[in-house]
Amino acid sequence: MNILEKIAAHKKQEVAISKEEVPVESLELLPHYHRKCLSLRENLQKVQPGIITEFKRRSPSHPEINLTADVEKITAAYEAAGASGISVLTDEEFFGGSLDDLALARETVKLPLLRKDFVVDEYQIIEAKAMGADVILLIAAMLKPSEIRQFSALAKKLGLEVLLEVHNEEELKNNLFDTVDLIGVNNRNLKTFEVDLQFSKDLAEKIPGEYLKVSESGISDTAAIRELQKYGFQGFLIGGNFMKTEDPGKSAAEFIKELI
Ligand SMILES: O=P(O)(O)OC[C@@H](O)[C@@H](O)c1c[nH]c2ccccc12
Repeated sequence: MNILEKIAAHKKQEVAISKEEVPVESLELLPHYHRKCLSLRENLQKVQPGIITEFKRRSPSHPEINLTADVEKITAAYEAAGASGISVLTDEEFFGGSLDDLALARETVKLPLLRKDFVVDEYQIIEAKAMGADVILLIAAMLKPSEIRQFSALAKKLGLEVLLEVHNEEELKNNLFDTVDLIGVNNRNLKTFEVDLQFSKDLAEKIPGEYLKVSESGISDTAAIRELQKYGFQGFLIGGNFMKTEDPGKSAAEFIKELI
């Protein structure tokens, strides 16, 4: 089993337990479930380049990024730094995140929030809305096109935006549904952890113009952004480069100041 298969198997077990503990009917009673979502897409179009800062404590490839990071402090600083949106890891087992982190981020900032997790079931999309997210991630490497179609349609129905994550041309071509808003090219191969910005450059011209292009992972300097902008990327998802420093908010502020 590769890491993605391991994560998917674990996620299915987790979701089965969550459904028992907090049924959909209970999620639908939570106040955020009825809130109007913010648009990450619009925010990324307003400020160029648009930076999506990520709150991430650890990952399978980097087990100790920032284990004691405080979500309120860092998301508040990300907002002040001029981020266009914030990605919050909610996977506990492999990334050390939680839904509580997402809920706390929601109480702290007014920016669009991406629930960063591994969606394998419609339940998680309803949960994302109920916990205050504005955007969900769908990872083409772990879902069938029929699932991407179904999950993205549900997200739209709930008013959420959909960021489709692809890593190669086949994943892209099979999933160009009109219920997808943003397409993210992950520069990290989630099966091997290899990172190369060339993945973004190679796929850029194959992404139809109606989708906002996001480049994800492995971005560590502003020169990379300048380069990727030439290929039409408008959004840049950056986690480790900020989170690994002592003051992620300050690092993000300096980075964004250099760009705008
Ligand atoms: O920390 P980085 O290299 O800047 O990467 C951020 C983000 O792109 C990465 O965390 C990510 C991209 N796609 C994912 C899917 C699941 C979990 C995490 C991710």
